[in-house]
Amino acid sequence: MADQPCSPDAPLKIGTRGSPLALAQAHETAARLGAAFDLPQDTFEIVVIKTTGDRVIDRPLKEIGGKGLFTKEIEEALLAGQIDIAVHSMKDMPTEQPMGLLLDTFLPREDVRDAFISDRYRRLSEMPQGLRVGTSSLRRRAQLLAARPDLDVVEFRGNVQTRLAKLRDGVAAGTFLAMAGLNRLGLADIPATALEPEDMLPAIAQGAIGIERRAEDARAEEMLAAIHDRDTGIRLTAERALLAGLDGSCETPIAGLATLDGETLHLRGEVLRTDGSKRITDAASGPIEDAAHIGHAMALRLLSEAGPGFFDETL
Ligand SMILES: NCc1[nH]cc(CCC(=O)O)c1CC(=O)O
Repeated sequence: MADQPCSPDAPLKIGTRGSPLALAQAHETAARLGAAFDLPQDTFEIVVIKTTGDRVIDRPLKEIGGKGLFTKEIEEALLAGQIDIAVHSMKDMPTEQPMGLLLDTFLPREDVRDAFISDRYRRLSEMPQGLRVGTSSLRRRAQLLAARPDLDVVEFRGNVQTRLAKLRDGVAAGTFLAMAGLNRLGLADIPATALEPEDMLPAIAQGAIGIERRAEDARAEEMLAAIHDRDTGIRLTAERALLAGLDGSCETPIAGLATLDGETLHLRGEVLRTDGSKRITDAASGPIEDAAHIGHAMALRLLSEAGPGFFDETL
């Protein structure tokens, strides 16, 4: 029998990382697919895959380096047919996928904002000089130092739970997390203050879940089409074109956010030196059909304003 979207004979295998946030995202995907096709949840099997980024936890991310640190093993399992679809945080995804894989399904986007987390201070501006703030994100480090060069930024790796534990242990007085992760984990009760994009422009694709599939898998294509969110797709097209044009990886501080107003797309972008000593921003608008062009054109403007050497290590 040919593959059919609702075929009950084989469960749809959903590949994911094993962190609580990744599992929540995989379960959300299964729930949306189940609702769209009126299928019971045992139609879906969640398969946990350990990635290099999960395995190497004792070194800063930028040292391990390379794109796809959290995705390579998952994409290999997808290509090998060990899983049927893969659920990803789009923020962690390289702009290009391996031959044979498509990443073009997006769930409705969560809160895009970053949150400042601290037991003692509600706002960054309340923090006394010299205090320690933990983050493993080069973007957040650079943005924080641009606003507060007096603060001491320390490396802070691990999943959401690990980082909250480090805060309780006094390793730092504050940290940042994505609101999307907190919301998806149901952690609304932790001491978080959401930062507006004007104050901290989020990472490209922050808050968006993407689902990857094999290009020739008709069952996956038909199932995923039913849960795709068009607006999120348009916004990510612009943001990821900006990222691709900047040749961005986890090693460069880049921020970007697209919003839609009817058929018009607004895009903001920002690049920073890693020590926060320089920040270049840009904004553009245009029809949603031009999403990719708007992002790419912004990348070229930012690059030419930055000039050679802008991203060279300054720490
Ligand atoms: N780099 C890790 C990562 N990837 C996605 C999220 C949060 C959820 C999201 O932005 O979709 C996080 C953790 C964080 O930044 O707090």
